[in-house]
Amino acid sequence: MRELQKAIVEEMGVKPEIDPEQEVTRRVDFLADYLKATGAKGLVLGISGGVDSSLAGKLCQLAVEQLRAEGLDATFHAMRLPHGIQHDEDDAKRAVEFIAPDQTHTFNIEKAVTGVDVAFNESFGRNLLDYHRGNVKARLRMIAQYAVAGEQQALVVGTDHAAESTTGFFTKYGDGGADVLPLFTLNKRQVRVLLKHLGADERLWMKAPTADLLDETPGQLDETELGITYDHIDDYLEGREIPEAEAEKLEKRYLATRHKRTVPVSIADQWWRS
Ligand SMILES: Nc1ncnc2c1ncn2[C@@H]1O[C@H](COP(=O)(O)OP(=O)(O)OC[C@H]2O[C@@H]([n+]3cccc(C(=O)O)c3)[C@H](O)[C@@H]2O)[C@@H](O)[C@H]1O
Ligand SMILES: Nc1ncnc2c1ncn2[C@@H]1O[C@H](COP(=O)(O)OP(=O)(O)OP(=O)(O)O)[C@@H](O)[C@H]1O
Ligand SMILES: [Mg+2]
Repeated sequence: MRELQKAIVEEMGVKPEIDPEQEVTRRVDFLADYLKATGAKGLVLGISGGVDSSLAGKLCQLAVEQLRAEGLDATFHAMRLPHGIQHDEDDAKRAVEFIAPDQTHTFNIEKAVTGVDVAFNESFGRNLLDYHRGNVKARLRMIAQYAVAGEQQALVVGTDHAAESTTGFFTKYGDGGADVLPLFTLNKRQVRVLLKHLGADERLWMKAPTADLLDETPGQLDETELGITYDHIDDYLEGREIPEAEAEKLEKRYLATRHKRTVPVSIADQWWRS
């Protein structure tokens, strides 16, 4: 293994082989135990119709059901957070049907995104670039989830996993802003394996990942923007050899996004100097 690869695999905690049942159990137990320890009354998560939130949502629902079976008060709040009309609306509905959450709330973030864009225009005399408006969408989804979590005394669940974390492929304080991360240590193919294991429709566990943040290119595939395939990222995280050029691209992204995987840099920190 490459020297940096060893350090990344260790930091991300990815196992080259997993037992799906065991992985589901320990993640559901983690959510349930954490809820018990904090005294929070439930979990909140945006359901997009993508692979990650379909799995995380199911784990949330199983965790609150487990707590209720013990006589505790716990509710899962699934949130549909479309920007206008979601082009893959069918998949979002399919995911909600699969998860069967206690409650589903729909918040359309379009007006809030437009509000930010209007204020930006008043200040800068032009609209936000599509790419930056995309990050505003991700951050407004975070705000919507925290608004509900505050009202319901619940915690916000994030879907960050090893493949996204390594590449920094998330919006800082957007989808990266959450209280608990039940998918951490899984790579992308392992997320799919767990989702399939839990009985999701093939359309959900096979779905091609998209951040879907751009108005100009709706449904743009993550792999198009990343310039690296998830298969290569997953192989790398399982300790396998991947083509040199791909490993270099991945490591460059890992190093450039270090600031996203930590609390804000303070005057006492030194890690950023290396
Ligand atoms: N060295 C440094 N130390 C401390 N802070 C630093 C920094 N460099 C930038 N920053 C800060 O970070 C900001 C840039 O980070 P950020 O705002 O996240 O922006 P950025 O990384 O440019 O964009 C987010 C990326 O994640 C992708 N994404 C987002 C959301 C969901 C998904 C998905 O897979 O579904 C993917 C999205 O497509 C895009 O490629 C800068 O504006 C600056 O404020
Ligand atoms: N349209 C949406 N509705 C509700 N939540 C969303 C939406 N888009 C993004 N999110 C939230 O942001 C998270 C990050 O998006 P991301 O695309 O990484 O995950 P995903 O859509 O669940 O899976 P995939 O990566 O396979 O597309 C989602 O898991 C979800 O919680
Ligand atoms: Mg997605």
